[in-house]
Amino acid sequence: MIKNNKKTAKNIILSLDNVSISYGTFEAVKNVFCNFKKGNITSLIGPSGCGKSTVLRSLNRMNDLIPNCSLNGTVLFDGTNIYDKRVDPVEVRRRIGMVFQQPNPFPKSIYENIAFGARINGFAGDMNELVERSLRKAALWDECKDKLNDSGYSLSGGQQQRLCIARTIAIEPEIILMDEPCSALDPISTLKIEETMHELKKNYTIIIVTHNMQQALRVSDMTAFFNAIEHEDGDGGKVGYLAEFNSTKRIFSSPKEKTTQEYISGKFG
Ligand SMILES: Nc1ncnc2c1ncn2[C@@H]1O[C@H](COP(=O)(O)OP(=O)(O)OP(=O)(O)O)[C@@H](O)[C@H]1O
Repeated sequence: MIKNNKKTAKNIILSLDNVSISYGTFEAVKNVFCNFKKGNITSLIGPSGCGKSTVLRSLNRMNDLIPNCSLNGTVLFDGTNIYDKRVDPVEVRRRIGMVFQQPNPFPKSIYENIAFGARINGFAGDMNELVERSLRKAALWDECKDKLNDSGYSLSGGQQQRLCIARTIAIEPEIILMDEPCSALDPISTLKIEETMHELKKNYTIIIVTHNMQQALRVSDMTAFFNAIEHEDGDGGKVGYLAEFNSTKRIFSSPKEKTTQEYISGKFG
C-alpha cells in the first residue's frame, strides 16, 4: 500500500477524521472524528439506524460495494488515507478483515474455508500449519481437528462463526472488524466468541458493532456511543453522529452525555 505518511499518534492504528457518509443524497452519518488504538477492542454502540454498521464498513472500504454510498473526510490507516485513489481496496480489505452478523462459511470443507482465501492471497507456506494455527487462534481446533474434510456447514452456528474468524485470521490482517458477530448465536456460543476475542486481542486490533451492552462491557477497552438527530432540512430522516467516545469503564460508569446514560440504562434504542 502507498504511504503518504500523515502524522498520527504512535499507538493509533486507524482514525476517522471528519468522516461523513451518504447513500445517494441521504446523509447517514456526519462529522465523525475517532481514533482507534492498536491492540484495543473498541465497541460501537447506539440505537438502531445511527450508522454503526455504515461507519464500520467505511473502515475497510466495504461501503465501496454499495452503489451510491459516498464518503467525505479521511480514514487514516497506518499513515495512509485508505480512500486515496492510489490505494487498492482489495489490499485494504486484506489488512483489515471483517466478520459479519450471519456466519457465512464458503460451501467448502472446513480445511478449504481457510486454505482458499490464503491461497488466493498468495500464501506459499505450509498450508496444513496455517490451517491448524488459524483454527487454534479461533479456538476451534480441538472441536474440528478430526473432521477437517467435512463441510463448513456441518458445524453449529457458533462454530461456523469461529470458522469465519479463523478464515479472516488466516489472511493475517492487522485489524478485525466485527458487525454484530454474536447476534445470531446462543449465549454459550456468544461467550465462546468473546473468549476468542480476548485471545485475539494479543495480536490484533478489534472493532465491533454490538447491540448487547453487557457484551460491550465484557469485551471492550473503548466504547463509541453513536446517536442520531433529525436531518436539518426536515425530511424526516435522521443522521448519525458520534455522541461520546471514551474508555468502556467511563462510558458505563460515568458518561459525560445524558443521552449515553439514557441509552446504556435502556431508556431508548
Ligand atoms: N445500503 C443502504 N442504502 C441506503 N441507505 C442505507 C443503506 N444502509 C444503511 N442505510 C441507512 O443509513 C442509516 C444508518 O444505517 P446503519 O445500518 O449503518 O445503522 P446501524 O446503527 O448499524 O443500525 P442497526 O443497529 O439497526 O444495524 C439508516 O438510516 C439506514 O437506513
